[in-house]
Amino acid sequence: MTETKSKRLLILYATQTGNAMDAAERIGREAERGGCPASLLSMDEYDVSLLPLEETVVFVVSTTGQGDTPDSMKVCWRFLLQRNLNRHWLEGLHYAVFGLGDSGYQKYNFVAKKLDKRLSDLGAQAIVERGLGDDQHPSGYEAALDPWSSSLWRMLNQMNPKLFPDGRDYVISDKKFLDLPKVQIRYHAADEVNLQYLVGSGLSCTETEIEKARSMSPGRFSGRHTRPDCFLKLVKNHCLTKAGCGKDVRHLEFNFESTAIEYDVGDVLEILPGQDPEAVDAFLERCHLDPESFITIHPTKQDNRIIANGISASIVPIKLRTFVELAMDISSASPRRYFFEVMSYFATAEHEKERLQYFASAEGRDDLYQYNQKERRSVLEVLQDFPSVQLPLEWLVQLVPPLKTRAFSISSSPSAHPNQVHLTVNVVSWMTPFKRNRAGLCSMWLANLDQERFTLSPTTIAACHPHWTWNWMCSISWFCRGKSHSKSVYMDCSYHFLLWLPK
Ligand SMILES: Cc1cc2nc3c(=O)[nH]c(=O)nc-3n(C[C@H](O)[C@H](O)[C@H](O)COP(=O)(O)O)c2cc1C
Repeated sequence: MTETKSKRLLILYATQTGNAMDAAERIGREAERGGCPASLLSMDEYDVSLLPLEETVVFVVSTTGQGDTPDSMKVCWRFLLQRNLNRHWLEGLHYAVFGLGDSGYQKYNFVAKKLDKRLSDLGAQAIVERGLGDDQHPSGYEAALDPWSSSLWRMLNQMNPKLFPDGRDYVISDKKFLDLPKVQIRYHAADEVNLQYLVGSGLSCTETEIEKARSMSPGRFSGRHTRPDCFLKLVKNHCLTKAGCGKDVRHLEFNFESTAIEYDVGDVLEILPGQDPEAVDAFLERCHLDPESFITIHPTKQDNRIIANGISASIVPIKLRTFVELAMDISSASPRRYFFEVMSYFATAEHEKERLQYFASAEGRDDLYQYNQKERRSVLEVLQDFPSVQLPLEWLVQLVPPLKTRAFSISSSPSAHPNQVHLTVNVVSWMTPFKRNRAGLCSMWLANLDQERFTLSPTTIAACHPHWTWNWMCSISWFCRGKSHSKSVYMDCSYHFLLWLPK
């Protein structure tokens, strides 16, 4: 078996909200910068029965629920737990595990711990002691990732100096080189774009736009289901709390706008929030992007060692503004550390470059965490703080966090309210350490929806089609058939999308 082993570094990650993917990508970049052949895959993209053929595997896994594996790890984990795998099955495999968790939870980093143990029980040999990232640390999981990744590279280099780079810190700012972006953008002339697309209307067109934007995005979307199945319209938005009580809880009722879907008690509704059109305009202006241009997004062919995750081969152009609205979270999520690293390369003002390089360095990590994550600074705010930086669209598409859906428990019964679904939503708002008011993107957006304006019948919607644009706020959502397995909710693939049309 040894002679057929793969001479590469395989990096497998399992994430629920994106952190583990970010950490895994960092290890992938470090490999790439050091000239080490590496493959980066989500666990559900890898056939785990092939593990004995690998020589070196790094696992980056988070813990979710109450000590549960992320959805993308479930199949792989079930396989690894099989009784017929004996303690020699992974002999010859070198592995390392980095876990992401939160020590505020009882089952702290449970998944990384049990994976580490199981791999060792199956005969694999640990390269370094497992690393455990903790959300409770003042600078988040990166505090543990920095030293862990240095010792990983040191040990790998000792094992095989020809294959693995040494433990140097491969940061762009030190190296004066920039990685190649994982995606390339093609611009399309309006007359090249299908006429049907330009005059398309109604829900099916909306559906197509959502699917296009979300399948073209390099960011991972939950379950990788991108096409909505069903649409809904808000009919009631009622505040359940007294003014001035310090809480804002809403009762929201939606009608099914297209095919009604079935749901059960325990199901959740996932909603894709609309973004503030003014923020979208500000972002497009700040980045000097033409909102009316048509684009397609493609993986770069530079190198297939590090795979551009999740990008579909879609070749149907999409309006740039639509893509930003539906796939790029510019106004709520904080950018990752790598965003600052890449920005430092493009900064033309010396003081901005210095500050960005500091943020991207190991010494600046804690300050970056305070400035960025703790303050929940959005991409737009960060870009506004560094006006000399002009990031090319390729980098923006790759680095701006994807616009994610938010899950809400359904508070209605389908037998009492056929054709409807209700939510009870706590509107999230808080003050940052620097006394900036922040609000949850989706709950605030839902709270601000006004049912008085939503009286369109489907025919009026159809009649609107020449003016159909993403000025209509929209939400896509789907139900995950929630099956209670002990304390966790297992989500299977029966998704139903819904759209709300405000005017
Ligand atoms: C709903 C939820 C449940 C979580 N449960 C646990 C847990 O049981 N144990 C733990 O150590 N961390 C837990 N965490 C913390 C996450 O593991 C941590 O935020 C991690 O960085 C997420 O990584 P990911 O984005 O790759 O999923 C939980 C986080 C959330 C949002």
